[in-house]
Amino acid sequence: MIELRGVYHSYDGEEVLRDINLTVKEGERVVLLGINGSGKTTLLKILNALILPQRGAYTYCGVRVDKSKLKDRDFVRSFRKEMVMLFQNPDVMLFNPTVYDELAFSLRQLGFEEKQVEERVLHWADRFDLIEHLDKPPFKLSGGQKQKLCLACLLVLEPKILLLDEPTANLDPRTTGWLIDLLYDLNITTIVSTHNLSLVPELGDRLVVLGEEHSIVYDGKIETFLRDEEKMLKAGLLHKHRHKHGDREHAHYHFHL
Ligand SMILES: Nc1ncnc2c1ncn2[C@@H]1O[C@H](COP(=O)(O)OP(=O)(O)OP(=O)(O)O)[C@@H](O)[C@H]1O
Repeated sequence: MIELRGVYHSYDGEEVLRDINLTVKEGERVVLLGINGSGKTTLLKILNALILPQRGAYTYCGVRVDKSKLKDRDFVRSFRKEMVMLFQNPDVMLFNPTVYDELAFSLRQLGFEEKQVEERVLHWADRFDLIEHLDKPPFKLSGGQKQKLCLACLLVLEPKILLLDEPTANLDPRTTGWLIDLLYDLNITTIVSTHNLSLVPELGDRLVVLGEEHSIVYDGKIETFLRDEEKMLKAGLLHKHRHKHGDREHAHYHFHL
């Protein structure tokens, strides 16, 4: 479904992705883990064709995604419907006068009939506890409600692939639990980025780790990685700290949330 081969990307001459090789099959639930600045968002943006890799190839369902393909209106239309991305900051995604219009926006853009728009909007608003907020302007929602609204705006399209960039960053523990359950119940391919090690086992089945050198340092089973201190250290996800217990000092590894 998704294939990256030898992908590199840099900003202002500074490499943020190096030799990325990644294949994702339909139905997989991938967690993308890496410390701040390791390149997770950039990788998701490449997958969502918001930026093109400077070197290497991106293939989606057998089609090479490049500059000329992104000028093909039919391809772009179906690609944007099939693959959607939830950004880290919900405010960049919300611009309509009401929550209802926000949910309806992309369906209207894609030419759905108003009756079908209403059906889908009400279905997802109900599933996301947004019914009572439908007439409000989105900026009046709380951070967590905005995040829910952004996600609902994507799911109204009934996409095949959902990319989520640090989706739990603004959520309290209860809403985080709600999101984990939702992702589990959704029967679609998901790629979720996080730097939160403790949430990794909840967010997917396969782990891809971007290391400090901006390349993939691990791709495989989640439990195997979480038992491998050396690999976690190499990815910058573990730190050694000294502690005092009375007069005695000792050191052990920690990970940070
Ligand atoms: N538009 C941009 N212009 C210049 N530099 C950028 C741009 N976007 C990201 N960067 C830089 O690229 C590097 C990787 O950023 P990216 O956002 O992909 O990492 P990340 O792993 O998602 O980080 P975080 O966990 O902090 O969100 C960082 O050093 C960042 O400052």
